[in-house]
Amino acid sequence: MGLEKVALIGSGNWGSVIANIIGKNVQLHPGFDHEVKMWVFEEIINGQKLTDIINETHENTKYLPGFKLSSNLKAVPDLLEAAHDATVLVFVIPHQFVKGVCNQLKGRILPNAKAISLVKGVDVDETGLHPITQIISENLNISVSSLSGANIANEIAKENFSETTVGYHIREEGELFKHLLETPYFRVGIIEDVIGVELCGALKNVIAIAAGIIDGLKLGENAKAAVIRIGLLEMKKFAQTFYAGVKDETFFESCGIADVITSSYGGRNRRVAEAFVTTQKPFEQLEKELLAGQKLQGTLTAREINSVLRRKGLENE
Ligand SMILES: NC(=O)c1ccc[n+]([C@@H]2O[C@H](COP(=O)([O-])OP(=O)(O)OC[C@H]3O[C@@H](n4cnc5c(N)ncnc54)[C@H](O)[C@@H]3O)[C@@H](O)[C@H]2O)c1
Ligand SMILES: O=P(O)(O)OC[C@H](O)CO
Repeated sequence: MGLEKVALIGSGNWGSVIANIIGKNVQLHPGFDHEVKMWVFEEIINGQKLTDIINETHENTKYLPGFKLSSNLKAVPDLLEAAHDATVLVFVIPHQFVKGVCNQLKGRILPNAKAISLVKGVDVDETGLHPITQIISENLNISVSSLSGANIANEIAKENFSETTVGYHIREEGELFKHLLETPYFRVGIIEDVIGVELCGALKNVIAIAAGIIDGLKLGENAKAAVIRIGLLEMKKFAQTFYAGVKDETFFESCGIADVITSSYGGRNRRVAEAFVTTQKPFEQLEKELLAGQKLQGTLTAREINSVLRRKGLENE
C-alpha cells in the first residue's frame, strides 16, 4: 500500500493549529507522506502574500500569530493543486464556504480519497438541512468523518490539554484519523456517529451566542448554567428529531457537553454576543472589529436553524 498523503482545506485559526499537529504527526508515524499541503485562501498582508509569509517564516501571522508551524507544511494558494493528489482531505473552513469549495473540487480529487470535516456549521437551502459531511460526501463521492470538540484553537496551539471527538462511518477511518490527529495534549475519542458529532459542533455555537447575551445582560452564572443545560437538551432534541440515528452518548463526549461549556465561557461567539449587548453594534460590524478576519459561525447558524424549524412548524419546540 502507498503512503497516505494529507491535504488541509483551510488555514484559519483552527486550521493552522490542526495543520501543525498533522505536520508533526505525519513525521512521527509510519504510513504517511511527510509533505502536507495546506490550501490558503490567498490574501495580501502588508504587501506580501499570506502563502509566501507562511512558507518563508512558518507562521500564519494573520490567523495564528506567535506560533511556529511545522516546516513540512506547504501553503498553497491553488485549491486544486493542494487537493489533487491527496488521499486524506481535512476540511477546516467556515461553513459558509464549503459548497463553493466542493464545487471546485468536484471530479478533481483521487477516487480513493477519504475526508474528515472539522467544520462547525450546517448547510440550509430551500430543500432543508444538510450536514457538512453530507455536502462533501455527495459532491466528491467519498467517505467523510467528522471531528468536533471543546477545542479553542489558541489553547491547543499552546499545547494545553484538551479532548476531541471523531465521528466515523467506517471504523478503520475513525482509527486512521485518531492516529493522524492525536497527541499527548490532544486526546481523540472515536464514536460511530458522524452526524451527531458534527451537529453538536454546529448547534453549540448558537448556545454560545445565548451565553454571551446572558453575560452582556449581566444575568449571572445561574442564568448561564441554565442556558447551557437547556441548550444541550435542545441540541439533542433538534439533532434526534432530524436524524433518528444520532446517539444519546454523543452528547456526553467532548463534542457535546464539553464544547457547550468551553464555547459558552471562552469562545468567539460568546465574546461577540456579549459585545452585541454592551455596544448595541450589529454582529457583522463586531465580527470585523473584534475577530481580525476570523469568522463567527453562530449567528448564521442560528438563522439557518430557525428557518428549518419555522418551515417544519417546530419553532415553539
Ligand atoms: N478557531 C477555533 O477555536 C475553532 C475551534 C474548533 C472549530 N472551529 C471551526 O473550524 C472552522 C474553521 O474555523 P477557523 O478558526 O480555522 O477559521 P477562522 O475563522 O480563523 O478564519 C476564517 C478563514 O476563512 C477563510 N476565508 C475567508 N474568505 C473565504 C472564502 N471566500 N472562501 C474560503 N475561505 C475563506 C480565511 O482565509 C480564513 O482562513 C469553523 O467552522 C469553526 O467554527 C474553530
Ligand atoms: O470561538 P468559537 O465560538 O468559534 O468556538 C471555538 C471552538 O468551536 C470551541 O470548541
